[in-house]
Amino acid sequence: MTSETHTTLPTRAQIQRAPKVLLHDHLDGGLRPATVVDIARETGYDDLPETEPEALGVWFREAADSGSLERYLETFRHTCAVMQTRDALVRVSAECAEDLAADGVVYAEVRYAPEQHLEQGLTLDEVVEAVNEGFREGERRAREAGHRIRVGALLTAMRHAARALEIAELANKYRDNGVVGFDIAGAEAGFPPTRHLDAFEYLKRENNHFTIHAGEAFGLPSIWQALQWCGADRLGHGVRIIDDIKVAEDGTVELGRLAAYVRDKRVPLELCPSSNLQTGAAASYAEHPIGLLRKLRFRATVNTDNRLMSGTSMTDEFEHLVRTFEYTLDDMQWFTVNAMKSAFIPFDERLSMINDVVKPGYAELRSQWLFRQASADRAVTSDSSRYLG
Ligand SMILES: O=c1[nH]cnc2c1ncn2[C@@H]1O[C@H](CO)[C@@H](O)[C@H]1O
Ligand SMILES: [Zn+2]
Repeated sequence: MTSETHTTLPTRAQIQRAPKVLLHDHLDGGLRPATVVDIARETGYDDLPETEPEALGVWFREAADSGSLERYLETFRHTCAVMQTRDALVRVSAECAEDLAADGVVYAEVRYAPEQHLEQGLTLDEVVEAVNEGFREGERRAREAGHRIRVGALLTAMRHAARALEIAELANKYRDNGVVGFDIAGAEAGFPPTRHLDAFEYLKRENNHFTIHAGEAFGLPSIWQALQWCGADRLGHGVRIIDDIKVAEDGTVELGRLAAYVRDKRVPLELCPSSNLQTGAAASYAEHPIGLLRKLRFRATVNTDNRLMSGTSMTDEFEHLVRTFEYTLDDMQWFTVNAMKSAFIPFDERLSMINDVVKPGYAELRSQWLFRQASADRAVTSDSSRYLG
């Protein structure tokens, strides 16, 4: 019975209740469709492709499902358009924290590019302060609803633009006030991370943290630059590290120098399975490199990237992985501890999240599960399904 218990796959309800940690989620990629519609109406933005929330949600998913990162990114025009006022930014950020908390996320680092929210006169500082205010409000509302979440912001600079140093300075200015690190995002091909070396060197001199979108639409050279030229603490996606791993017919695995470095140095990979399927970085969940990377014990983490464009949540991402790779609660805990270890908040705070929140949460789920298993055994069920309802 014991081995059966340990191999039984978690149900959706368990996945949802399990404490989850999210390191890679875009604020402008996670709006509620109804909020996009509301703010567009309030602010007079009349360029939305659909004005009914459900249809708009479908539109985002389909438009983002293009197989190309560049076309995927075009959909952000509409979300950024409704995130240009203080009130809109506060609202979107508060709802983001609320939605993540309701999904069982206990710690999140949510990123956005301040430079994309200046069209109606806000300053960079005003943007950061509005988002911070929204996150605090969302944390408060989540607490009232019985959920516990902590949200930190990552400030993103757009890689095709030339404001990275300025945004890095902004991240440093707010490092003790809601902002936990820096990132660069946007189209990868043609915009190598070394274009923004000044920003990364500045942050390193300030002992600050940053992640870099690399190894998503473009392969190993981008990962190599992000790590060895720019000094990234984590890789946004990094999924193409798979190109440096050879699996022979007999199952023997050989890591190239870069893949070995990434694994040896425990470089966190912010993997985003559903997003990769949409941009063409992976063909199916079954073929997604996360399966092999987990087996090889890379520092892999599970993330949503853009909940609106992918119609996803942390629960959805884990559910896909559970069904595809037969991951158990132990696997989920492994990914979650990996993520918490890789967060940009101080070490003692990460440790206390792991010991006081993550591990007890999984222990509680396991004990409830054992209890249910024992009751089910007594009732002599004929249900052979491994997905216990
Ligand atoms: O997966 C991705 N790869 C690269 N850039 C992205 C991805 N998702 C979103 N953004 C870009 O990041 C900006 C700030 O949040 C978004 O506006 C979008 O252009
Ligand atoms: Zn991303």
